[in-house]
Amino acid sequence: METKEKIVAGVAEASGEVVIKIKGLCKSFGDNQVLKGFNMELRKGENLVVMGKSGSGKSVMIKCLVGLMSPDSGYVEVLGKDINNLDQIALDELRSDIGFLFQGSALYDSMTVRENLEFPMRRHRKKFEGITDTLPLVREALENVGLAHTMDLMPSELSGGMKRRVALARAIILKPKLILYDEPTSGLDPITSKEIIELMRSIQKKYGTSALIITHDVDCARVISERMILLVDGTNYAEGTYAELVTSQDPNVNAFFKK
Ligand SMILES: Nc1ncnc2c1ncn2[C@@H]1O[C@H](COP(=O)(O)OP(=O)(O)OP(=O)(O)O)[C@@H](O)[C@H]1O
Repeated sequence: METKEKIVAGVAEASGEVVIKIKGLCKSFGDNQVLKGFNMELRKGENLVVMGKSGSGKSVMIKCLVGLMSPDSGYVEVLGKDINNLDQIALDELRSDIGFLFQGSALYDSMTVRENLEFPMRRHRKKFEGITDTLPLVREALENVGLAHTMDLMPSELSGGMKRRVALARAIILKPKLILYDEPTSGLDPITSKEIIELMRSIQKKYGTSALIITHDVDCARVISERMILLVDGTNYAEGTYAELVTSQDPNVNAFFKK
């Protein structure tokens, strides 16, 4: 018997342009049905947090979102484009409007901070056509995260928190319309996590970017999210604001908020 409670508790109808639309997303690996009809909508300027326990399919969902994995069925639209009907060139162009912040920062160890930031600019040359001097853009991105003085340092000379900030600067150098954050605070101490969350907020304010944030960090979700989706058993188990979900009587929802 279906016992799951769907909570779509009084979420204020977000208005404006839809930046991500996922409908009925299904993905299996052999007998392992990971996503079983997942739905999601992210609106312009919104911060949406998706929480799900380890192995629940968050990374699979992100991979389907950026065309790194094909769904078995379902519709995925990003910035108005149907992902499953794009050729490689169109997909690359779309990705130039998306910033990524991966778990663990993922900086290139053999490159300086500046070279790390220039890397996505080289990859998406078309977006930067006519720009011969990359320095002002690198400086601006680093200033946004308070690290302009680290431009010529190597990643090994940075602390974990600094690396995460540089990774954030690299995510915003493309002036993306959308940022995908995968566990942005993982492995950081509480104070550094707070700094990263504050930077995420200030970037959203400054550039009006929309953000999809995958996190286990309840404090991060509380501070950053306008809306949350709890992914359980391959589908949207619960959806609402932090305040709505944290006071839910559903034990499966409560489990997410226990520290
Ligand atoms: N390429 C693949 N081939 C086979 N199985 C896969 C593949 N990618 C993911 N899976 C399976 O899909 C399930 C969901 O994995 P996924 O990485 O999306 O979880 P997650 O929610 O991101 O977990 P975590 O929070 O630990 O990062 C897991 O059971 C995983 O083994």
